Amino acid sequence: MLLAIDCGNTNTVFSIFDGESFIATWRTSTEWQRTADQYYVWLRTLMSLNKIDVAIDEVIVSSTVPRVVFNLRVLCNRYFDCRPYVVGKPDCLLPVDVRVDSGTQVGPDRLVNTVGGFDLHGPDLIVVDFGTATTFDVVGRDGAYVGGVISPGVNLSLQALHDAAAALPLVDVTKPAQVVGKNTVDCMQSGIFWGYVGLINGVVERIKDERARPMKVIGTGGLAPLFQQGDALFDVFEDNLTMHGLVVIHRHNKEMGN
Ligand SMILES: Nc1ncnc2c1ncn2[C@@H]1O[C@H](COP(=O)(O)OP(=O)(O)O)[C@@H](O)[C@H]1O
Ligand SMILES: CC(C)(COP(=O)(O)O)[C@@H](O)C(=O)NCCC(=O)O
Ligand SMILES: [K+]
Repeated sequence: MLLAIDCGNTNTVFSIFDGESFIATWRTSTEWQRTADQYYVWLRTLMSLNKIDVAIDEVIVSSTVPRVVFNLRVLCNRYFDCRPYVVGKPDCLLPVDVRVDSGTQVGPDRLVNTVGGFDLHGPDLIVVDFGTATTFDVVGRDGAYVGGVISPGVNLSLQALHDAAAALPLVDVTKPAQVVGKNTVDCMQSGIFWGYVGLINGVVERIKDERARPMKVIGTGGLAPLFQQGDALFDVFEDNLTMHGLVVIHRHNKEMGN
């Protein structure tokens, strides 16, 4: 059975795929010091709590944090008796072209999102992912990855405001009742919420103008549904896009005999 691992700068998600659907998904914080033994104990515990008794014999990894890959490889070797496919490494094939400046290392999560998006929705897409960073990634007319946009993440912006200004508290992201706030928290929430709505609308419109063709916009990541309340920012929300992309890439490697 396949274990798909999506390691972001903040959180790492593990999902077990039975060939048709994901039968379990668990999330832990990303810490590069975590050892293979620690991952395994954590996974085994969750599997037995959820009465999931399957043998994992294949693993695919996307990691935006290069240092965690070593321990994930040890996990696969020691406990699952396999070599993982690691997206972005030369021995992991991608089903689409990547058209960027030579020497550029596109974040594997960004590539995986576009592969997942293309599989579900076809060409001409903009995928917006609300992770540690807020990323926009573009799928061209033939399904290729053709580039994107990287902006600071929502929580990162809130943290930066708090860190830099003595009188600004750390606040949660919510949709404020009004644009004009009458207290510090409301003012900050408005700035973040409507600021990001503006950012997303503005960047999406400019990408569409630049590419001069209709494009479908896909939102993904935990905060996407919240921002969808601002305006109709996305045509579709995909809860599980990175995991879906990992499954597609795994299937492609198997089909190519890799
Ligand atoms: N449903 C949610 N509600 C509020 N905050 C969220 C939610 N999902 C993720 N976040 C926050 O968004 C940020 C990015 O999360 P995540 O998508 O896990 O990032 P990454 O993939 O970069 O690790 C984190 O600060 C996380 O706490
Ligand atoms: C842009 C990112 C930081 C986003 O990471 P995330 O928010 O998923 O943790 C990551 O994809 C990354 O480190 N990219 C490398 C540079 C690039 O994509 O061009
Ligand atoms: K991510």
